[in-house]
Amino acid sequence: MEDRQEKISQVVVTAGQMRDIEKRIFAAGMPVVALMEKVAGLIARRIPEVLSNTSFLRGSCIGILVGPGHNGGDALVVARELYFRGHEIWIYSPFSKLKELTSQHLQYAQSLGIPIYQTIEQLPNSDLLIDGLFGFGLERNLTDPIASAINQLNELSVPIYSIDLPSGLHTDTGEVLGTAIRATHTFCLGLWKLAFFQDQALEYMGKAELIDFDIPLVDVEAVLKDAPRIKRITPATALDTLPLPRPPVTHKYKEGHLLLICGSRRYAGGAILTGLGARASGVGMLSIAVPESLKSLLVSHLPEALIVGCPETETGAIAQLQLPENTNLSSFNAIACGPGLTRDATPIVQEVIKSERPLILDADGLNILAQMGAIATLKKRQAVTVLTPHTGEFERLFPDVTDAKHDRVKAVQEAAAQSEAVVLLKGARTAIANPQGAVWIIPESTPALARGGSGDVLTGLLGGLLAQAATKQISVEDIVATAAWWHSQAGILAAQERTELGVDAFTLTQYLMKALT
Ligand SMILES: NC(=O)C1=CN([C@@H]2O[C@H](COP(=O)(O)OP(=O)(O)OC[C@H]3O[C@@H](n4cnc5c(N)ncnc54)[C@H](O)[C@@H]3O)[C@@H](O)[C@H]2O)[C@@H](O)CC1
Ligand SMILES: Nc1ncnc2c1ncn2[C@@H]1O[C@H](COP(=O)(O)OP(=O)(O)O)[C@@H](O)[C@H]1O
Ligand SMILES: [K+]
Repeated sequence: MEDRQEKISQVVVTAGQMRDIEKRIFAAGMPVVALMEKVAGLIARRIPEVLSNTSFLRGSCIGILVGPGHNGGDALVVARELYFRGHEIWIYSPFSKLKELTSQHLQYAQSLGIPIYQTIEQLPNSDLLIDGLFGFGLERNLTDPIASAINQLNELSVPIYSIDLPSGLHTDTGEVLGTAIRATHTFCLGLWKLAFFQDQALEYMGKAELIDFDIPLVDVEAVLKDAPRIKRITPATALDTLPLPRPPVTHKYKEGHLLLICGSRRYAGGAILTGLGARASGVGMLSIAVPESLKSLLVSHLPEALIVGCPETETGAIAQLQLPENTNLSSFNAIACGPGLTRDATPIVQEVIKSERPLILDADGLNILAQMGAIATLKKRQAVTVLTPHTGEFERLFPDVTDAKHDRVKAVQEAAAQSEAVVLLKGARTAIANPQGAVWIIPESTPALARGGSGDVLTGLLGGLLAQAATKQISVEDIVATAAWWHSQAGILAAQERTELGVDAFTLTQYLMKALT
């Protein structure tokens, strides 16, 4: 049973897929009315539990917002249940035409004497609103009068709990279709929908939780079988991917050798942070190529690393990679290149792109790649490339793919397909795609990470894990997703202990280990 729950919690679906899954359940004989009763029953039982964390009193007044479809039907069943538990209830039902089941539930609520209002001006005060206006059936932009009603409801300082997703959001892109409910809490029904992981939707979601209503896994599998998977990373999947436990008999080169290429006179700190991120990965051997003038600084921060001082340009960038004797780029299990390089290190980036080793490009590595023409350049690579852009870098790299502000998941899928690289698009909800269209999503993080240097830590951590994955049977995509998950978890833990203001990039490196133990 736990296995089923874990599998369900990893699934992310589009509205179309959810509809197909429901269709199979109904076709198999589950009555629609019974499913609605079950789903709404679960929500009605969950509401008091969520409320018990607040100063909500029994008998308080709850307003129910009812739309024309089955989202409205769910809300009406919730209304009925809460009414019988002694809450004062009123219903806002502004649509004249309702789906049949929804209409029947409305009729019964009316027969119980629950007041029903058609216009926003009539609504009494309430302590809580339940939003059942639209679920995944919303297909067009909202217009007046419902759009302005939603705007007015958002202005009341009353908590709003949304059923399935905040009404007005596009289920797949998370776009606001005209306007949308700003929920304090959202009960996502059955399976996680894509909108929950699109940055633009987050401020509307509030706290999100999944209401599992026992969708059979076979129906999920049947619908998703040929589609590229969108996988939500859970602690179980991430921990399972880490190179733990180590084999008792091993040596440092079997545990991965990472080459970091980073830093310049101007950006020395980035090199240190990248090195500290790599240290936390547990990588067997760490070499760091920096401009000669940074060598002693790096040695003092990372005594265990082999610091390779390189000849530098007049501006203090690496001019030439000068690896130790008997060493070349093929000596490493992975290379991570970019933080703090400046654009003056262009020849270095050109050189590492030619190597046949797994390569991570970040920061200036990405800016230089963009100048070279990302897609054409990457197509020539033999080994795997991992790109770790934030939205700005992403737009420079891939000017012709879907706008990342419109649909981050689609954008990252297109970028990976066109460049044949694994692309990690950073943000509040980091998304990773491979060239085959599969996507990995990091479901939680913290805005505490929105600080200079946190990305450098990720590059080092990811580099160290990728070098280890290369020596073991761990897939590149899984290790990239695991690195991003770990980075977010460290941020979350640090923010819990130190507030969201307390997570500078150096502190973040100190929390990486703590996040696992
Ligand atoms: N059938 C069931 O028992 C179940 C119901 N669920 C609920 O059903 C929802 C999906 O139900 P529906 O497919 O009926 O869809 P919704 O209730 O999400 O809304 C669709 C209705 O809104 C109308 N509509 C769409 N865009 C509009 C716009 N811009 N302005 C005005 N009207 C618009 C449509 O014509 C349709 O009547 C889910 O989100 C969930 O809440 C499921 O999650 C669980 C099972
Ligand atoms: N609002 C946010 N919520 C969660 N994580 C965030 C947020 N903003 C940024 N991050 C994370 O912080 C890191 C910032 O990386 P980046 O933009 O490359 O910064 P830098 O180059 O300064 O190190 C990324 O891992 C990103 O996902
Ligand atoms: K809703």
